[in-house]
Amino acid sequence: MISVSPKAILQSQTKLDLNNLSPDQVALEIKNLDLYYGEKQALQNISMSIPKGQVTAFIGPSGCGKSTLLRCINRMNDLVDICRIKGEINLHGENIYEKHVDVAALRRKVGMVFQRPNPFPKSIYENVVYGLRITGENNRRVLDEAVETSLRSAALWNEVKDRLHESALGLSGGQQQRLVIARAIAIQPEVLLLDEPTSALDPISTLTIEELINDLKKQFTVVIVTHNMQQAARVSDQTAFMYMGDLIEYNDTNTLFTTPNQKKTEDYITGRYG
Ligand SMILES: Nc1ncnc2c1ncn2[C@@H]1O[C@H](COP(=O)(O)OP(=O)(O)OP(=O)(O)O)[C@@H](O)[C@H]1O
Repeated sequence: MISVSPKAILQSQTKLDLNNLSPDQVALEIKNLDLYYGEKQALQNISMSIPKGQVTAFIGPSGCGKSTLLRCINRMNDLVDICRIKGEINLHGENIYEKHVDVAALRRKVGMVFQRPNPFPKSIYENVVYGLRITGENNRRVLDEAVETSLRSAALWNEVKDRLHESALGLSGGQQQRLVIARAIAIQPEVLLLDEPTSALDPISTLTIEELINDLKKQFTVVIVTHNMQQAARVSDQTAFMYMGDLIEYNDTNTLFTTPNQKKTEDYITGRYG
């Protein structure tokens, strides 16, 4: 099994019966989801419930479909012409793939942070309020408050409070990634999607972001794709192991890493492939 000491598994991890969540415990319900890029099927019949206010990790070898599945949750795959999707993803019981759904509104509810920090070439302040300004908010007091609250939630306030009007591009990579998280949470999404958020960062910045993820779940439902199994074990409450477009096993993180049900999961977490 993966060598993660129980101490490394954060105290706040909770164990839910993922097959029997009550409706008010569910943030997202993925049902029989198939995805094709042209002729190639990249996701096969994925069904899973993602609990509210928890961290759910997607792991698996390169090309297994983790990022594809993550991108389905805020319809980022709509931007890929050859992509076709069947099945449902329900957010509060409403299928986000229904024709009438306003995708811009969906993306305000389901924010996303990518692998490489991508602050805009603007001040720290303007980066944080970007989404609010788009929705027409220009009241200085509201914006100031959002900047402070979001930067505090992203564990960046103390480092930048004296230089809010300086360029975001002057921040370190780890600070930029926390700024991007602050920008994503300033518009108060319900779900935060993190696509390998630490893969471009040094170990100290990685640790800071991992601690931050543990705090963020007090306010948001977090779904994270990571290549790093130790990271999944440290930050997530439940983990989904994917292999070649299939969801092989989905369980509370501790169980998945210590007593997996499936041989493929065991082979992966013991480093036999991937
Ligand atoms: N835009 C695209 N067009 C065509 N095929 C794609 C596209 N994006 C992903 N794929 C294919 O879909 C499959 C799943 O890719 P995806 O990026 O979701 O995997 P992943 O598990 O996130 O991989 P990695 O860990 O390497 O990022 C792969 O075979 C990939 O080549």
